[in-house]
Amino acid sequence: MTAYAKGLEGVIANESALSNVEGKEGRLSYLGYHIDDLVENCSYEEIIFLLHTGHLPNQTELTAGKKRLRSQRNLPEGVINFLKTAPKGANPMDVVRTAVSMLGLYDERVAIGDPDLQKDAAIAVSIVAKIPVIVAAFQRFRNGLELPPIREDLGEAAHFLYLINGEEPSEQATKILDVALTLHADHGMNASTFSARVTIATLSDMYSAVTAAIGTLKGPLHGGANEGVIHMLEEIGELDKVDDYVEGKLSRKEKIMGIGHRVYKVLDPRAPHLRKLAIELTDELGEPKWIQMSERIAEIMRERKGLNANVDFYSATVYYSLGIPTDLFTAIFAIARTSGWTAQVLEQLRNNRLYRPLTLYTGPAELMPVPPIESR
Ligand SMILES: CC(=O)SCCNC(=O)CCNC(=O)[C@H](O)C(C)(C)COP(=O)(O)OP(=O)(O)OC[C@H]1O[C@@H](n2cnc3c(N)ncnc32)[C@H](O)[C@@H]1OP(=O)(O)O
Ligand SMILES: O=C([O-])CC(=O)C(=O)O
Repeated sequence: MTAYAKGLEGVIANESALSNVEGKEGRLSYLGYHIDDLVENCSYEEIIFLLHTGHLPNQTELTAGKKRLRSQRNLPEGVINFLKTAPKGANPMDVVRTAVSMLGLYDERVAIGDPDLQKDAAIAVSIVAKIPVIVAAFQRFRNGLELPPIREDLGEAAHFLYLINGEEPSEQATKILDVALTLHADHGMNASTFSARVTIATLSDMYSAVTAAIGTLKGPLHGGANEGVIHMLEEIGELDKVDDYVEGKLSRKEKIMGIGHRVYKVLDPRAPHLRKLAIELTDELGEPKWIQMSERIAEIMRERKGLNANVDFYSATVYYSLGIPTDLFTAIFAIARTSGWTAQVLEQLRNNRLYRPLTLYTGPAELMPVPPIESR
């Protein structure tokens, strides 16, 4: 049998200058800047600018970039109506996927065919600005609440927390969410980004590409794992039950959520940032149980399988400690990754070629005559 790369493992599918995922070293950088340095010195709004334009903004550019972004937060009436009438029990990722797709219906700039990079860059900013509002609006409406008035004086993290809670967040909560958004912004040819690039490479449109990416991120082997982590911790319940739980999962060959990575063979470089925040927050809340259970799970998985925590492992406890409902975790991942998806779509359009790999055919070797229906 011809060899092939199952799951495209190790296959280089395209070129990108946006993020560098160094699996052996456990290092991640955006446009040549180490994420540790970016987390220390930049806001998420600077990261959006960096990904969309290729350089870090100076003060004038940042002011203009923020203004552009914040002026795009209002949703079309049709999308608001959808969010008000969507089933209250719907998965927020399904709601966000549908709402982003709907945004395309209300944007007259969308045209399939030759790319217009200036137009697509403007659409990219618009989707990045609107997606947090979509998530927050659904959260408010499903709880029978109004969406607070959209504001332009708050940054991305603060504005999202203000919308879901109906009051301005603390500086600490804002900073923590800002760091989380920065860490999730882009990550090489991960599955959802690949979906976005495959979609735009047919010269479809930005909304279709982001819609495809959201559907891909939703799965528990990708962004959906952050919600799976909390469900797992709740199911385990107590620190002294961790060992039996993990051993049981391993013996049944089931996956532990938030552990393992296709590219990182050492610790995911985003995990230590989120781990530190999770420790601080759970300490403050007087609920160290969550992080203690997580630490023990990570230890067992390192020892038993040589596998490490990924970005979803500790982000779950961070969001949980911020009081964010568990079923919004993956949607928050989508909010952050939209900056990366849209930047990757623009990059794909600048040097486009259709993705069209081959399949290893495993059906009948010989052609067969089609039998009449009564003898099948
Ligand atoms: C933002 C992100 O997308 S980060 C990833 C989020 N996803 C998760 O946390 C879900 C749990 N993790 C996983 O399912 C995997 O580690 C993935 C999907 C992330 C990477 O998968 P792949 O590179 O395809 O590895 P694959 O699933 O083939 O696993 C290889 C081996 O490691 C084991 N393994 C990998 N991850 C785990 C895990 N989390 N728990 C238990 N075993 C695991 C597999 O069972 C397999 O073992 P075997 O060789 O004995 O059969
Ligand atoms: O790169 C991947 O395969 C998954 C991941 O960590 C991400 O998308 O952030």
